[in-house]
Amino acid sequence: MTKLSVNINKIATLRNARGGNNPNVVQTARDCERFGAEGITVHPRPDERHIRYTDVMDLKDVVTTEFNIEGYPDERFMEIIEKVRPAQATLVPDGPDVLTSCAGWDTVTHEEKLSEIIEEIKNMGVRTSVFVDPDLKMVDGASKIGADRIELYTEPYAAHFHQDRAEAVKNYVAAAKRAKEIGLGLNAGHDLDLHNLAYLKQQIPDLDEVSIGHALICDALYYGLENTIQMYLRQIRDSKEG
Ligand SMILES: CC(=O)[C@@H](O)[C@H](O)COP(=O)(O)O
Ligand SMILES: NCC(=O)COP(=O)(O)O
Repeated sequence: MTKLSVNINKIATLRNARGGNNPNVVQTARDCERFGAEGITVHPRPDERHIRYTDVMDLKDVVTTEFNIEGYPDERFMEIIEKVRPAQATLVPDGPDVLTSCAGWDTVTHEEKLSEIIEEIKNMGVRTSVFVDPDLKMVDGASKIGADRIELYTEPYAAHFHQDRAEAVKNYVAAAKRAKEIGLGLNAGHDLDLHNLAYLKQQIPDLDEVSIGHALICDALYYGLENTIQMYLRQIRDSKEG
């Protein structure tokens, strides 16, 4: 079954705009779960422009589904993983000044560093996932460094979906097939939305998790959060070949 993990970064963006506590990030996480989310994702960034490290601590005992913490594995990230012990830590190669995640790891070049980090996180009893482009070498590299899962970086898929969806998904299907062959779990995320999600799921039925934030929170402005989460769940539950 593919789980829907709702990324609540954008709730924190809105809260931070006024400096108070509206909307309340912790309450939103609770509500997302009540509305059907099977996981909560956050991506604290060094400048804390949306999720703050204190939010991550506050969410520790609140999230009852799968808590997924994403980020670049610097000292602060490793400390928060150790304190919170989420279900999953997703390693993302973002520099501190990127607007949003824009590439997967080079798991070959960074083999040694990533192997050490992954071992450390696994010793905390936390599942590890590595954000990668749909490139067979990077998938093989993720297995070699001991990751439990990969998360396929889906921005290029989303960007090309409306031009030629079969072409846009081709490398993802190949990467997913390789991941499953070599025993890696399979996540996907970035710019997934109500247009492109069902097709991705049809082409890659073995997805373990999709994490979705930006589009889902935007859709919630129009459809409401409960209804929107149900709409996304239908995309991954009811998708048929088409
Ligand atoms: C790893 C990934 O694709 C998402 O976490 C994305 O980076 C969201 O981060 P922002 O909300 O900061 O854009
Ligand atoms: N891992 C991807 C994620 O959490 C959400 O990305 P996006 O939907 O905000 O682009």
